[in-house]
Amino acid sequence: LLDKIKDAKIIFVVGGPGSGKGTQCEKVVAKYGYTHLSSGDLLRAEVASGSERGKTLQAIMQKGELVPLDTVLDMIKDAMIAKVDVSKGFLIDGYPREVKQGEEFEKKIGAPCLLLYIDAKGETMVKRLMKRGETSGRSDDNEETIKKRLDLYYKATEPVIAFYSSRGIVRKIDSELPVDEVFGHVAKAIDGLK
Ligand SMILES: Nc1ccn([C@H]2C[C@H](O)[C@@H](COP(=O)(O)OP(=O)(O)OP(=O)(O)O)O2)c(=O)n1
Ligand SMILES: Nc1nc2c(ncn2[C@@H]2O[C@H](COP(=O)(O)OP(=O)(O)O)[C@@H](O)[C@H]2O)c(=O)[nH]1
Ligand SMILES: [Mg+2]
Repeated sequence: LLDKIKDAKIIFVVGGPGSGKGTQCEKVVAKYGYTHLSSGDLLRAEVASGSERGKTLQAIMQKGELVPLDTVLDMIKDAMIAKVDVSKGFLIDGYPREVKQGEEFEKKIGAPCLLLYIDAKGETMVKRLMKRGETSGRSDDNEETIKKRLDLYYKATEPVIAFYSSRGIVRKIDSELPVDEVFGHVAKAIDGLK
Protein backbone atom coordinates (compact mmCIF):
# COMPACT_ATOMS: atom_id res chain seq x y z
CA LEU A 1 0.00 0.00 0.00
CA LEU A 2 2.75 2.43 0.85
CA ASP A 3 4.31 1.68 -2.54
CA LYS A 4 1.09 2.78 -4.19
CA ILE A 5 1.03 5.99 -2.18
CA LYS A 6 4.53 6.71 -3.42
CA ASP A 7 3.23 6.61 -7.01
CA ALA A 8 0.51 9.18 -6.28
CA LYS A 9 1.15 12.90 -6.31
CA ILE A 10 1.27 14.47 -2.88
CA ILE A 11 0.59 18.18 -2.58
CA PHE A 12 0.97 20.01 0.72
CA VAL A 13 -1.39 23.00 1.10
CA VAL A 14 0.04 25.40 3.66
CA GLY A 15 -1.13 28.83 4.77
CA GLY A 16 -2.39 30.68 7.80
CA PRO A 17 -5.76 30.04 9.41
CA GLY A 18 -8.45 31.50 7.18
CA SER A 19 -6.09 32.05 4.26
CA GLY A 20 -8.40 30.05 1.98
CA LYS A 21 -6.81 26.60 1.90
CA GLY A 22 -10.10 24.73 2.19
CA THR A 23 -11.78 26.94 -0.41
CA GLN A 24 -9.05 26.30 -2.98
CA CYS A 25 -8.83 22.59 -2.21
CA GLU A 26 -12.52 22.17 -2.99
CA LYS A 27 -11.94 23.71 -6.39
CA VAL A 28 -8.95 21.48 -7.07
CA VAL A 29 -11.08 18.44 -6.24
CA ALA A 30 -13.73 19.60 -8.71
CA LYS A 31 -11.26 20.18 -11.55
CA TYR A 32 -8.59 17.51 -11.01
CA GLY A 33 -10.30 14.82 -8.96
CA TYR A 34 -7.61 14.78 -6.32
CA THR A 35 -8.43 13.50 -2.84
CA HIS A 36 -8.68 16.32 -0.31
CA LEU A 37 -7.57 15.52 3.22
CA SER A 38 -7.86 18.41 5.68
CA SER A 39 -5.98 17.56 8.84
CA GLY A 40 -8.25 19.92 10.78
CA ASP A 41 -11.36 18.19 9.40
CA LEU A 42 -9.99 14.77 10.34
CA LEU A 43 -9.39 16.02 13.88
CA ARG A 44 -12.85 17.58 14.08
CA ALA A 45 -14.40 14.29 12.93
CA GLU A 46 -12.65 12.55 15.82
CA VAL A 47 -14.01 15.21 18.20
CA ALA A 48 -17.52 14.77 16.78
CA SER A 49 -17.35 11.02 17.36
CA GLY A 50 -17.39 11.74 21.09
CA SER A 51 -14.44 9.42 21.78
CA GLU A 52 -12.09 9.93 24.73
CA ARG A 53 -9.35 10.83 22.32
CA GLY A 54 -11.70 13.36 20.73
CA LYS A 55 -12.24 15.07 24.07
CA THR A 56 -8.51 15.52 24.55
CA LEU A 57 -8.17 16.88 21.01
CA GLN A 58 -11.04 19.32 21.48
CA ALA A 59 -9.35 20.88 24.53
CA ILE A 60 -6.11 21.41 22.60
CA MET A 61 -7.79 22.87 19.51
CA GLN A 62 -9.94 25.18 21.61
CA LYS A 63 -6.71 26.72 22.90
CA GLY A 64 -5.32 27.13 19.40
CA GLU A 65 -2.44 24.73 20.07
CA LEU A 66 -1.09 21.84 18.02
CA VAL A 67 -2.21 18.30 18.78
CA PRO A 68 0.51 15.63 19.15
CA LEU A 69 2.25 14.96 15.89
CA ASP A 70 1.67 11.20 15.83
CA THR A 71 -2.09 11.62 16.25
CA VAL A 72 -2.51 13.75 13.13
CA LEU A 73 -0.05 11.76 11.09
CA ASP A 74 -1.77 8.44 11.86
CA MET A 75 -5.12 9.93 10.84
CA ILE A 76 -3.74 11.25 7.57
CA LYS A 77 -2.01 7.96 6.82
CA ASP A 78 -5.17 5.91 7.45
CA ALA A 79 -7.21 8.25 5.28
CA MET A 80 -4.64 8.01 2.47
CA ILE A 81 -4.56 4.22 2.62
CA ALA A 82 -8.36 4.14 2.42
CA LYS A 83 -8.27 6.14 -0.82
CA VAL A 84 -5.12 5.02 -2.52
CA ASP A 85 -6.81 2.78 -5.09
CA VAL A 86 -9.10 5.49 -6.38
CA SER A 87 -6.80 8.47 -6.08
CA LYS A 88 -4.34 9.96 -8.53
CA GLY A 89 -3.23 12.58 -6.09
CA PHE A 90 -3.61 13.85 -2.55
CA LEU A 91 -4.10 17.37 -1.27
CA ILE A 92 -2.85 17.46 2.29
CA ASP A 93 -4.51 20.60 3.66
CA GLY A 94 -3.25 22.24 6.86
CA TYR A 95 -0.23 19.98 7.17
CA PRO A 96 2.67 20.21 7.99
CA ARG A 97 2.16 22.78 10.74
CA GLU A 98 5.82 22.61 11.79
CA VAL A 99 9.00 21.34 10.14
CA LYS A 100 9.02 18.24 12.32
CA GLN A 101 5.57 17.22 11.01
CA GLY A 102 6.89 17.41 7.46
CA GLU A 103 9.93 15.31 8.28
CA GLU A 104 7.82 12.61 9.94
CA PHE A 105 5.37 12.57 7.04
CA GLU A 106 8.21 11.92 4.61
CA LYS A 107 9.63 9.15 6.77
CA LYS A 108 6.33 7.35 7.13
CA ILE A 109 4.49 8.14 3.89
CA GLY A 110 6.39 9.89 1.13
CA ALA A 111 7.67 13.14 -0.33
CA PRO A 112 5.49 15.97 -1.66
CA CYS A 113 5.98 17.07 -5.28
CA LEU A 114 4.50 20.53 -4.63
CA LEU A 115 3.76 22.86 -1.75
CA LEU A 116 1.01 25.39 -2.37
CA TYR A 117 1.66 28.33 -0.08
CA ILE A 118 -1.66 30.14 0.27
CA ASP A 119 -0.68 33.62 1.38
CA ALA A 120 -2.94 36.32 2.83
CA LYS A 121 -2.31 39.23 5.20
CA GLY A 122 -2.84 38.65 8.92
CA GLU A 123 -5.55 41.29 8.94
CA THR A 124 -7.34 39.55 6.05
CA MET A 125 -7.21 36.16 7.75
CA VAL A 126 -8.66 37.53 10.99
CA LYS A 127 -11.47 39.23 9.09
CA ARG A 128 -12.32 36.05 7.16
CA LEU A 129 -12.28 33.88 10.27
CA MET A 130 -14.49 36.24 12.26
CA LYS A 131 -16.97 36.13 9.38
CA ARG A 132 -16.69 32.34 9.08
CA GLY A 133 -17.21 32.12 12.85
CA GLU A 134 -20.72 33.56 12.46
CA THR A 135 -21.82 30.30 10.83
CA SER A 136 -19.06 27.68 11.13
CA GLY A 137 -19.94 26.50 14.62
CA ARG A 138 -16.20 26.00 15.15
CA SER A 139 -15.26 26.64 18.75
CA ASP A 140 -11.86 27.94 17.62
CA ASP A 141 -13.30 30.63 15.32
CA ASN A 142 -13.37 33.26 18.07
CA GLU A 143 -11.19 36.34 18.49
CA GLU A 144 -9.00 34.98 21.26
CA THR A 145 -8.27 31.60 19.68
CA ILE A 146 -7.79 33.14 16.24
CA LYS A 147 -5.03 35.33 17.64
CA LYS A 148 -3.27 32.32 19.13
CA ARG A 149 -3.59 30.31 15.92
CA LEU A 150 -2.12 33.20 13.96
CA ASP A 151 0.82 33.60 16.35
CA LEU A 152 1.53 29.88 16.17
CA TYR A 153 1.31 29.99 12.38
CA TYR A 154 3.99 32.67 12.12
CA LYS A 155 6.21 30.97 14.67
CA ALA A 156 5.90 27.28 13.72
CA THR A 157 4.45 27.01 10.22
CA GLU A 158 6.24 29.72 8.24
CA PRO A 159 9.56 27.89 8.76
CA VAL A 160 7.95 24.97 6.88
CA ILE A 161 7.80 27.15 3.79
CA ALA A 162 11.48 28.04 4.03
CA PHE A 163 12.32 24.36 4.53
CA TYR A 164 10.62 23.29 1.28
CA SER A 165 11.66 26.40 -0.67
CA SER A 166 15.22 25.14 -0.65
CA ARG A 167 13.92 22.09 -2.52
CA GLY A 168 12.28 24.26 -5.16
CA ILE A 169 8.75 22.86 -4.75
CA VAL A 170 7.03 25.90 -3.21
CA ARG A 171 4.53 27.91 -5.26
CA LYS A 172 3.38 31.06 -3.45
CA ILE A 173 -0.23 31.93 -4.20
CA ASP A 174 -1.58 35.42 -3.49
CA SER A 175 -4.84 34.75 -1.69
CA GLU A 176 -5.90 38.40 -1.41
CA LEU A 177 -7.39 38.15 -4.90
CA PRO A 178 -10.96 37.00 -5.62
CA VAL A 179 -11.42 33.23 -5.21
CA ASP A 180 -11.51 32.43 -8.94
CA GLU A 181 -8.36 34.39 -9.66
CA VAL A 182 -6.60 32.67 -6.80
CA PHE A 183 -7.70 29.37 -8.31
CA GLY A 184 -6.27 30.37 -11.68
CA HIS A 185 -2.84 30.53 -10.06
CA VAL A 186 -3.38 27.29 -8.16
CA ALA A 187 -4.36 25.53 -11.40
CA LYS A 188 -1.25 26.85 -13.16
CA ALA A 189 0.93 25.40 -10.41
CA ILE A 190 -0.77 22.00 -10.68
CA ASP A 191 -0.66 22.00 -14.49
CA GLY A 192 3.07 22.59 -14.18
CA LEU A 193 3.58 19.18 -12.54
CA LYS A 194 5.03 16.62 -14.90
N1 LIG B 1 -1.51 19.23 11.45
C1 LIG B 1 -2.37 19.78 12.32
C2 LIG B 1 -3.59 20.32 11.85
C3 LIG B 1 -4.45 20.89 12.77
N2 LIG B 1 -4.11 20.91 14.09
C4 LIG B 1 -5.00 21.51 15.09
C5 LIG B 1 -4.58 22.90 15.44
C6 LIG B 1 -5.54 23.77 14.68
O1 LIG B 1 -5.74 25.01 15.30
C7 LIG B 1 -6.79 22.94 14.62
C8 LIG B 1 -7.67 23.20 13.44
O2 LIG B 1 -6.96 22.92 12.25
P1 LIG B 1 -7.41 23.56 10.88
O3 LIG B 1 -6.39 23.22 9.86
O4 LIG B 1 -8.80 23.22 10.57
O5 LIG B 1 -7.37 25.07 11.33
P2 LIG B 1 -6.99 26.41 10.67
O6 LIG B 1 -7.93 27.36 11.23
O7 LIG B 1 -5.57 26.78 10.88
O8 LIG B 1 -7.22 26.25 9.18
P3 LIG B 1 -8.67 26.26 8.59
O9 LIG B 1 -9.13 27.62 8.87
O10 LIG B 1 -8.30 25.80 7.27
O11 LIG B 1 -9.61 25.29 9.12
O12 LIG B 1 -6.31 21.59 14.60
C9 LIG B 1 -2.91 20.38 14.51
O13 LIG B 1 -2.62 20.43 15.69
N3 LIG B 1 -2.06 19.81 13.63
N1 LIG C 1 -12.62 37.33 -0.33
C1 LIG C 1 -12.14 36.09 -0.26
N2 LIG C 1 -12.57 35.29 0.71
C2 LIG C 1 -12.07 34.04 0.77
C3 LIG C 1 -11.10 33.59 -0.17
N3 LIG C 1 -10.78 32.31 0.15
C4 LIG C 1 -11.51 31.99 1.24
N4 LIG C 1 -12.30 33.01 1.61
C5 LIG C 1 -13.20 33.02 2.77
O1 LIG C 1 -12.36 33.00 3.93
C6 LIG C 1 -12.85 32.07 4.91
C7 LIG C 1 -11.79 31.03 5.25
O2 LIG C 1 -11.60 30.20 4.14
P1 LIG C 1 -11.20 28.68 4.30
O3 LIG C 1 -11.14 28.09 2.94
O4 LIG C 1 -12.03 28.01 5.34
O5 LIG C 1 -9.71 28.89 4.83
P2 LIG C 1 -8.70 27.93 5.54
O6 LIG C 1 -8.80 28.24 6.98
O7 LIG C 1 -7.35 28.33 5.01
O8 LIG C 1 -9.09 26.53 5.17
C8 LIG C 1 -14.09 31.43 4.32
O9 LIG C 1 -15.21 32.03 4.93
C9 LIG C 1 -14.02 31.73 2.83
O10 LIG C 1 -15.28 31.92 2.26
C10 LIG C 1 -10.68 34.48 -1.21
O11 LIG C 1 -9.83 34.17 -2.06
N5 LIG C 1 -11.24 35.72 -1.20
MG1 LIG D 1 -9.70 24.73 6.39
